[in-house]
Amino acid sequence: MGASVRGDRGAEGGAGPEPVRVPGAAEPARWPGNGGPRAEDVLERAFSLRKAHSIKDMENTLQLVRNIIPPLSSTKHKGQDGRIGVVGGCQEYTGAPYFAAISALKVGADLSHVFCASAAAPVIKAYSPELIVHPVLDSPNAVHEVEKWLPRLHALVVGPGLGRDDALLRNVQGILEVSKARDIPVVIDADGLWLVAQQPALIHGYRKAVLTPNHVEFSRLYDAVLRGPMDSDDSHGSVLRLSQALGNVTVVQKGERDILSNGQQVLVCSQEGSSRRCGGQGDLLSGSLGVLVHWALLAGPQKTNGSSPLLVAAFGACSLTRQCNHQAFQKHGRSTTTSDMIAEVGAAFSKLFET
Ligand SMILES: NC(=O)C1=CN([C@@H]2O[C@H](COP(=O)(O)OP(=O)(O)OC[C@H]3O[C@@H](n4cnc5c(N)ncnc54)[C@H](O)[C@@H]3O)[C@@H](O)[C@H]2O)[C@@H](O)CC1
Ligand SMILES: Nc1ncnc2c1ncn2[C@@H]1O[C@H](COP(=O)(O)OP(=O)(O)OP(=O)(O)O)[C@@H](O)[C@H]1O
Ligand SMILES: [Mg+2]
Repeated sequence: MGASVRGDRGAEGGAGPEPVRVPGAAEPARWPGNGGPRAEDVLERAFSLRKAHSIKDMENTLQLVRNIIPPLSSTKHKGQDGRIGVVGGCQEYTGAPYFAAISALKVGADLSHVFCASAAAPVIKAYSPELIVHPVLDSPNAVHEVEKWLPRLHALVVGPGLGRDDALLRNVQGILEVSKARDIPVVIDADGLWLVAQQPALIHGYRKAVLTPNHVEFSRLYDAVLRGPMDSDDSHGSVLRLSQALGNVTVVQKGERDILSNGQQVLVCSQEGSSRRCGGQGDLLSGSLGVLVHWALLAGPQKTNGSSPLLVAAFGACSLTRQCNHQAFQKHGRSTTTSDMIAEVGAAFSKLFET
């Protein structure tokens, strides 16, 4: 396996990994003009202190993920280990919200809701009796219909299969606003990222947001927020800068290696996957992350050894998705689909986190 943390003491060890940090900063790094350290300085220090990838780095980070996983216990009631909402699903796309919502359940959430357009609801319900499906997203009362569930939800995953219909996107904008007002953690993926690229202010500075762009979504966001093309030779710097420019929201750039940053730390996940790139793998990642974000925030930074709980959660979701891909590919080769990966969630989770 090849997951790694870029850091200054990771190879020597210690209780946990040493992710890249702003020197001496208690406050998050700020972008030039805000009076904080310059991104270039953060990067320079990060790279000058960088050690070779090591198995110990990977192990240390996976251990932090293990620390946030709530124990199974006969004294708990239904709902305690996570009630997750997925906002997405329209006439064209019904698979994506299904993949995200079922992945949340398979990772260990107790209840998984989908808030989708009315045309998508019967289809998603027919895929699975385990999901609670609300056909509300194209209703004139969509924001209210979702808001009334928010007190019962621990996290939202916004965007899988949402599409780009203006009326739906306006409703999702309202849903994001009320979710922020209630301090609900949000994972934003797929067409949710399209919306954020149009209106970065929607999530700017919201510390409970995690964005999970693929290559194209990342470039679009970077262009929109930093008003210029990213430097494709400096992916670490690009992810760090985008996070900082968005007010330190956590950004996960998916790809051959996943690069994660909250504007202060940069983590790299290169857990072995496979070369099979069927659609829907990102939905598995965002749904899993919904649960892990909830667990990580509940556990708090003492369980993550001072590292950002959201970064640890994101590292967990990336590792898990890639491990599912690896295991499914071993069995199915080129015919591997995301459903085959979802069937591996339990075994992959045990292998990575319950050793
Ligand atoms: N079964 C389903 O219902 C699925 C629906 N999906 C939904 O489809 C909608 C559009 O998502 P897209 O991801 O296609 O986004 P975009 O519509 O922004 O398209 C991105 C395009 O870039 C290409 N691309 C992806 N990674 C690339 C890379 N590394 N280098 C170069 N090109 C790359 C893709 O093939 C795609 O055509 C979203 O709502 C998404 O959730 C996807 O999640 C896949 C599964
Ligand atoms: N070249 C690659 N090699 C290995 N793993 C990859 C590669 N590209 C992406 N992945 C992994 O696949 C998963 C999904 O990433 P991807 O870029 O396909 O997302 P996506 O385009 O949003 O997917 P979706 O089809 O669900 O929308 C992530 O876990 C990522 O680490
Ligand atoms: Mg996607």
